Amino acid sequence: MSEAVSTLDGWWSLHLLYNVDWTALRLLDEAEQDALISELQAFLDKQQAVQDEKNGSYAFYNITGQKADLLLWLLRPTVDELNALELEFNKLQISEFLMPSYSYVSVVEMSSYLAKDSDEDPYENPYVKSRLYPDLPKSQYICFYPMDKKRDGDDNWYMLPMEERQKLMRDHGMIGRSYAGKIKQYITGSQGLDKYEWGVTLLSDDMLEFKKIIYEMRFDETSARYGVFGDFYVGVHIPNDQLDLLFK
Ligand code: VOV
Repeated sequence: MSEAVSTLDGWWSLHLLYNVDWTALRLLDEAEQDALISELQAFLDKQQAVQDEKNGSYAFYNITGQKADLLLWLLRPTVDELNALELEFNKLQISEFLMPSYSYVSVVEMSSYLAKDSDEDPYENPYVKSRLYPDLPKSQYICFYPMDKKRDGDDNWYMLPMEERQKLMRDHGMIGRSYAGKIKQYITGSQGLDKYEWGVTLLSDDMLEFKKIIYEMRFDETSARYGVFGDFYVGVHIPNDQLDLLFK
């Protein structure tokens, strides 16, 4: 049996994607629309306050294309908190006008493929902490997609010896590092939690960088041979105080 890599696990993660029922929303009068938008803004402002206190993080994006209109990404220390937060969102007035299009449950994850031997508790390391409990920036663009590592005949990631996977992850990391300063990547693990094995969420101020990195990685063995991908969702940031522009 190949050896499983150990992981460091951080905040729980929930990606919620919705389509908006624009026709029904338009039938509300101005005051009703304002009330609904104010309530949503208060909810998002509360998420910002939690993020400022470093007890979680969030992101809110307008998805481009018809697969969804909104992506709300929530991070919390426990799955119970995340679950309660989803219920709270479902009880907002805006939810009456939202049709779920996709959701993804996972945990922020760092694998130990490239970890150096050390006696230090990794959970106390400032760099590791910043990765596991991220303070999500308000980047202009998001790219989110779920993925698997292939288990198909000879192309079976899970049957590769540890040393081989380490080498492949090192090559993967080298490509990733060449996008430092352009893209922030967040890997969330979802084995046993959702259909795919990982969620990949990328943030950038240049949407084209998503295409560049994903294309470049396609030629790297980790993705070329072993990557299996779900749908890609890309979108534009919505500041909390600009919800009017979106909904009215
Ligand atoms: C800025 C881009 C960037 C950078 C720097 C980066 C680096 C790294 C490192 C160093 C490591 C290993 C240690 C860890 O932290 O886990 C990883 C891990 C991982 N990655 Fe990555 N990745 C990036 C970007 C990046 C992208 C664009 C993708 C999607 C692949 C593609 O073809 O679309 C991806 C996938 C993953 C996955 C699924 C894992 C977990 C695999 C596992 O088997 O455990 N990743 N990644």
